[in-house]
Amino acid sequence: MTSAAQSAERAIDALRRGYAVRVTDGEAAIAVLAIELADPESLAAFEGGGRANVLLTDKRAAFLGLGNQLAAAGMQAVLIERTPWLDLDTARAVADPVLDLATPLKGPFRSAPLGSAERAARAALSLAKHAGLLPALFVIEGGAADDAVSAADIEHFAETGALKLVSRARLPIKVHEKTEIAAFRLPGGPEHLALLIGDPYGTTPLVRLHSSCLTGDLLGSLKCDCGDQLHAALHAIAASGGGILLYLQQEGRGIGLINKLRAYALQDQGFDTVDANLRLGFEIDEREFALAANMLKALGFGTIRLLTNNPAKVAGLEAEGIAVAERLPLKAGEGAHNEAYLRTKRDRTGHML
Ligand SMILES: Nc1nc2c(ncn2[C@@H]2O[C@H](COP(=O)(O)OP(=O)(O)OP(=O)(O)O)[C@@H](O)[C@H]2O)c(=O)[nH]1
Ligand SMILES: [Zn+2]
Repeated sequence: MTSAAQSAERAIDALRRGYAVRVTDGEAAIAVLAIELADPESLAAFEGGGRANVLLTDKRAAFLGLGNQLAAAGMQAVLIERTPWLDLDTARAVADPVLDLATPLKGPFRSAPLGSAERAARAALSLAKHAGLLPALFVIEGGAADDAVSAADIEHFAETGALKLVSRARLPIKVHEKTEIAAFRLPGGPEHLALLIGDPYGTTPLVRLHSSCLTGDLLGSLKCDCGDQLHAALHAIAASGGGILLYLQQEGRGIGLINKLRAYALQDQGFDTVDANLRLGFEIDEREFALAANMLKALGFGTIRLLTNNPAKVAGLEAEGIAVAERLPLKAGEGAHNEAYLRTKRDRTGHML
């Protein structure tokens, strides 16, 4: 593991434990503390008698009435000036939209320029996302913390070039006894898997990129189509003679399990899957398909046939040098509970359903 990956990993771990982290970019530096984990003691220690501001993504800030200011500046990281009424409870409500109905947000909120700390701020928000936390931080410009990491190390952490195939073994499965499983590791990241079913090297292989969905894959959730798509894909690949299923640890379109469950709580309040992600401060889809492309290349595949309804997967693979000779639709598991979810995919994220 490189030292860059190590320092990013330590910073992710510190943030997830509720400790402050210093993010540097040349001369610029900020100290940050995850709002959702802060308590009165840790915030007081962090502030040291001063007053920390609040750092949010542009997506979350747009819900605080800062849309116009943001659009003008084209910023991805937004600094909100703390005023005396913006106490810890209010900051938590600013961070967590699930509390929006219980704690109607006051305002007006005022954003302040980040200046030379803009890149460090963007990197800090990405650190929170890697930690599976809400991208909402207390921030002190120029502040100190025990753990420090550079913005560049955080940016490199997300790159998938360092992907390594670490293990490959026979794994007979129900749809095809001749199946192999391969495991990949990224420094500090989760393990990603590939199932090589039948004879994938014989023809242009049929491929499925499956993003993990604990609720759908394992628990039989009816809110989405993931579990049924997973099994339909395995059957289709086996029936085709040979192909690959990539099982990508990208829970919740890359926002992580807890944040996906927060998105579900927002969906219970009436927001659709797209608005729920945005209200939480995330992009509509946080996944990185370069990861899948690198896994396919490591296994020796350059041209594939892809099972998907999602044009972004085709574009994402092709941008990384994998030729998609054919796209085949994958419909499975439509029902009363996921009707609105599938309609949203068709109407708002361009799915060909
Ligand atoms: N954030 C969020 N993630 C969800 C929701 N429902 C399902 N997911 C996640 O969405 C991902 C499912 O993605 P895929 O099966 O690859 O589906 P897709 O991108 O729509 O594309 P195709 O199925 O290939 O057409 C999994 O990571 C699920 O955990 C939701 O409401 N919110
Ligand atoms: Zn699902």
